[in-house]
Amino acid sequence: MSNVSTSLVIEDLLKDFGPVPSLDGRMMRVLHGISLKADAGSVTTILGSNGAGKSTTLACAQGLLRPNGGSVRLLGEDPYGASPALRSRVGVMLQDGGLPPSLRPIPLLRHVASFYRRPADLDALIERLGINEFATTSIRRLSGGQKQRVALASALAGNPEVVFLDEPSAGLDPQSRQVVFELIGELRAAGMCIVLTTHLMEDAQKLSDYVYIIDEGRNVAQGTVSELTAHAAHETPAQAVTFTAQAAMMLPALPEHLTLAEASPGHYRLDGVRSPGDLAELTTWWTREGVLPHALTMQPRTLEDVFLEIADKGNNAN
Ligand SMILES: Nc1ncnc2c1ncn2[C@@H]1O[C@H](COP(=O)(O)OP(=O)(O)OP(=O)(O)O)[C@@H](O)[C@H]1O
Repeated sequence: MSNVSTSLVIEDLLKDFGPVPSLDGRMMRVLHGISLKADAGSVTTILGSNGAGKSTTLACAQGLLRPNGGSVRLLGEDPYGASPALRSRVGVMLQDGGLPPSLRPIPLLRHVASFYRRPADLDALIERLGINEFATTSIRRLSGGQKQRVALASALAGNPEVVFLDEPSAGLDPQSRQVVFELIGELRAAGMCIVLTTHLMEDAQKLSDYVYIIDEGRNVAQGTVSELTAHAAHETPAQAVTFTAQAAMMLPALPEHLTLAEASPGHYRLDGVRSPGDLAELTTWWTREGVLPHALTMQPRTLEDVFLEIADKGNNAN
């Protein structure tokens, strides 16, 4: 028996909305064949620009929307119109929270937990996410970050096997973000299947076991973070070099594929470095100007670089 079980399988998902008046009353296709998988004990992240189709994909995966084509299997079942038994194994954190505004957080969480057969240790979750600090405030009056924490606790209250998190770290202060990261790490280690979307590339890079990048309702890249950052361009990946030196130096003319800028006084960044010759362009300039940098770092490609390259290609193709 395999040790890894696949909790979610989406194949060739199609979704239309409409009828749309600007399309003469025709339907608008927003998902054009999305496919993805998510395993137990792992974090699977869906990245994409605004309107790429992330939330629609999640809504189909959760059974909230009926696909127009393709298939979704969540814990082995079609989630659309699924049994309460399936729903009790799945947790959902929506982008806008979807929480009842007049309730206070703790009664709400107790109510949510009461629907589940094996709820999470709610007191521990409340403590962990610092919800006691604002326990007497109604949801309506909570700050954005506080609402996020309640929404996350609500998604986890039923101790689900699969949890969908739509932008879980959006609006969180650095301390709460750290707590959420640690919690996600523990849930993954405990075998939960975590499917998330985020616009924060640094978070995606830290959290994800596997990443799907989608654009205009289509899969455009997928892999582990290291696979994506190493191979996305199918060529020697460009790197950046950062260095500190005296501020406000006159920048040299460089070959077109290199971009040099002073990001903040005395902190410079050269993008597009692909060969030792590119570094020589820099050192030639330093030699000419008599500059010896104080510090120099080669920056490996990040998920953000990959994402921006893909978005750029998409824009150029349009
Ligand atoms: N109920 C709906 N009716 C009509 N169009 C919709 C509906 N829901 C979403 N769309 C459209 O479908 C496309 C995909 O939207 P979706 O919310 O899935 O994108 P997203 O990747 O989650 O975006 P964001 O990052 O902005 O949250 C968008 O063009 C959006 O306008």
